[in-house]
Amino acid sequence: MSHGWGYEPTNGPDTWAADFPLANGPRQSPINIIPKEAHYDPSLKALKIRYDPSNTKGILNNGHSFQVDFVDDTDSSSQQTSTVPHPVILYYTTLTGGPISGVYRLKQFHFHWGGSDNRGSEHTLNGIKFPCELHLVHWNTKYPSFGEAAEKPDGLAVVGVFLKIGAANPRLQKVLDALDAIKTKGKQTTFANFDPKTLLPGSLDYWTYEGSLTTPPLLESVTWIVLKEPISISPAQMAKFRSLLFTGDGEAPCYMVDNYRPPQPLKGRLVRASFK
Ligand SMILES: CCCCCOc1ccc(S(N)(=O)=O)cc1
Ligand SMILES: [Zn+2]
Repeated sequence: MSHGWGYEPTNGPDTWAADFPLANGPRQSPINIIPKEAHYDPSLKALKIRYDPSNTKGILNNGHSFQVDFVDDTDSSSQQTSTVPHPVILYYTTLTGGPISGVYRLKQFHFHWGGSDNRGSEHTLNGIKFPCELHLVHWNTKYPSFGEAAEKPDGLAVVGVFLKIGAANPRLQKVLDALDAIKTKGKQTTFANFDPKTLLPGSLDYWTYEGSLTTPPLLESVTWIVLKEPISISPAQMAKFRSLLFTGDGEAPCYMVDNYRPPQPLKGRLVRASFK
């Protein structure tokens, strides 16, 4: 049985360099963000996030996290279910402004979380871990696809949002209600008309730096945009995330928890702030 990468002692972040040498590269993610050492950059633009909920495709347990996928391709096969041509989607869910130039298209969002409330986020703030972190993954439409963009230094932009324990977050409810249907690795179900913009905090102030995917293949193609303001999640809602399984049907069950990579060396990189 393949011993692929994961988050257990035998296949976790400290073992990834063996199969993915980029793990020790010059621009790895996540990092510890020290606000006092970030440089305010007045030239940074406001983030413009425009989601068209009709693009939501489905929700999947990929064995490492769960992700909500969005339609991000225009090839006819994805829109024509029969000989009758479907209208090509007129617009996508896009990210513009901020530290990026051009138009980046949303592909999926997913989360990372801990086995208890004192850990779970990938980025940390002054060494503090949050219980959970949301990632909205976008790719630069100057490239033909996500896969191509993922190989380019300016190919991807991921918006990171911290989640902190507090009142139940009604905006997470639709996602949480779908988790029963994707308990085990490989399960997916339909998920429609979800506007991930509703998951964002009131302020879009952010820190930004050049980094990488935080899971194999750890490609160094991500412009990270980490929002300063967290959103809330309740202990009961966190427990729902922790009821998912890393393992597939018929395998000895292993709860999906602690699916986060710890902070990596900054190696001289600059972290810029969009706010004073
Ligand atoms: C070329 C195939 C890549 C498949 C994996 O895609 C990823 C992996 C990690 C992230 S994350 N945690 O850094 O947001 C986003 C997307
Ligand atoms: Zn992630």
